Amino acid sequence: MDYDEECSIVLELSEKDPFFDKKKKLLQSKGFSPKERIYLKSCSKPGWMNATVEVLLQIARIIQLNELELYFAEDDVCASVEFYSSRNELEALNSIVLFTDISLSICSDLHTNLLQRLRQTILDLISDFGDKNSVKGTVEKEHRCDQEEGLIEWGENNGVTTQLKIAYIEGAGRGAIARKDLKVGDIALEIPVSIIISEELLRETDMYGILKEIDGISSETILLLWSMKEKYNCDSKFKIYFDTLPEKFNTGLSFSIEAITMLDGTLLLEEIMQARQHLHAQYDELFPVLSNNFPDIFPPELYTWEKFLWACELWYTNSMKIMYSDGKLRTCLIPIAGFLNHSLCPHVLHYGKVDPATNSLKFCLSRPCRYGEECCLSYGSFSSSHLLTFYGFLPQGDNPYDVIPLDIDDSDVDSIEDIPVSSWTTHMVRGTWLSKNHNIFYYGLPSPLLDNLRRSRSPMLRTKTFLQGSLETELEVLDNLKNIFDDMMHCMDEIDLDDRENCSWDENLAMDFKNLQRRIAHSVSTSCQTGMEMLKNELYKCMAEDIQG
Ligand SMILES: C[S@@+](CC[C@H](N)C(=O)[O-])C[C@H]1O[C@@H](n2cnc3c(N)ncnc32)[C@H](O)[C@@H]1O
Repeated sequence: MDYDEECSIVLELSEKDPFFDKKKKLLQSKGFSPKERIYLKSCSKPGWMNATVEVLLQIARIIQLNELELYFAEDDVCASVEFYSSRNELEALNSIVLFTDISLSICSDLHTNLLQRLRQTILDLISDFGDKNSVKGTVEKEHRCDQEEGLIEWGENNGVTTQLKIAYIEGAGRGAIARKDLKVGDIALEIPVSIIISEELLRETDMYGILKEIDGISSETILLLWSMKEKYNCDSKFKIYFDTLPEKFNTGLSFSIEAITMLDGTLLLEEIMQARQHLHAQYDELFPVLSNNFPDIFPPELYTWEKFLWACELWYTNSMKIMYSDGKLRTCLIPIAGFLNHSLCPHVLHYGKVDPATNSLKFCLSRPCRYGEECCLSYGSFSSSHLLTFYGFLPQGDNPYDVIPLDIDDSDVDSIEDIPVSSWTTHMVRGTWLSKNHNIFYYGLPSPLLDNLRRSRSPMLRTKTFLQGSLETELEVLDNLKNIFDDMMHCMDEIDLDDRENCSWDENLAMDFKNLQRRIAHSVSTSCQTGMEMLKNELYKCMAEDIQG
């Protein structure tokens, strides 16, 4: 963003952006260039501020898209995007706040008022967006959190500052709630590096000396093996932290055979089986050899498969990747921050970088969190299958990252001169209810997928036209897609919801996941069906015109 005498803001898509070409194309399809100057001239017309903000936001949204959001971003000029994802919307709005802050720090007094009004408008939008799009956790007041409060007290004695307290949240275990009203930019939690558990901490231990000699062993595995023993160390500096950890994690990795079987017909079944096999193979490589060779350092009773799986789940559910001041990315356990739950509309977007000035990790708010409200992070742009396998929950609300991948052979898509083949190499669908554009040629489905399927049938096809040949190709494409998703639904038999009370935690999760997958497949099939009906109508019109002509 630039700021000049006339009070304009320049939003520029960085050429270093890994998706520069695709984003540039999308910007151009909406009538913007990769470098756009927006004048903030106050004018007499009512609503000029809203109009200016809308333009800023449209550009900022595209700049902030991640790869998956970009795949689904609609390239139709006529389709008005409400927002791409909560993550994207909050990133876009916060990027504008950041730039107005920078502008305010350098601008002349003449423009201060204008910039402050712009800033306040964006802050109001952030607040409204959070209110409309977040699913608020319900605090279970009957649970006490004495042990957790003990950990916070320990933290505060060791330099932690926090505006959060711990409470039980319905359906999510413990979570962190605001002790007072917090606004954008406030630091909800600050953790000094000295209480973060990372590889650095165990360099001096005997265990580290032995493990680092093992060929190809990762820092994560070393930390995992250390935590298996440290959990039982009464003299551990982190005893109070280990004491607050759950005895059982309930992730997809500890699904029973019955629950795994219920996933039949979904890709998750294979994913969970593979992840478990991978962990088992890793365990078998290390044990019982290490316990036999170094029984004092790896006591066999502490290094069982069950305890290994517990530690894997601890690290999958609770670790964070943190960039230290030396530029190294380390996988860490962070006492207290580990109470923060995940949300699709998080309060804290960025927390992964140590502030070198304070040598601490700061959890700053990207949207307000009111007194008593649960304060959430984003663990990442994860699909529900990933969250279920590695974290053991399905997020509430529409997860824009829930996709069904499609195995499409690109080899028969010819590259014709001056018609570049789409640069997307993998294809997918998601619930078509997430799309705003269900018009002919779009059908709520992703354009890169449709383009690929069109090209494989009709390589010369250049535009979406109402010519008979083009419409026939469209019909074939939709018919083919519909068959794929009808077959998929057929393989995922419907689950009877009547007996849920008697189901175990993992069977319930498996059922929820399968129903979600069915819902996505059903929405694609229905959108294809609706699209085919639109196309048939157009084809009849074409034929009628031909006959008349
Ligand atoms: C980093 S811990 C967060 C604290 C955790 N709730 C506890 O009681 O220890 C991550 C775990 O919290 C739970 N969790 C996080 N976000 C959730 C959500 N949105 N819904 C349900 N459970 C969630 C899952 O069990 C996940 O593995």
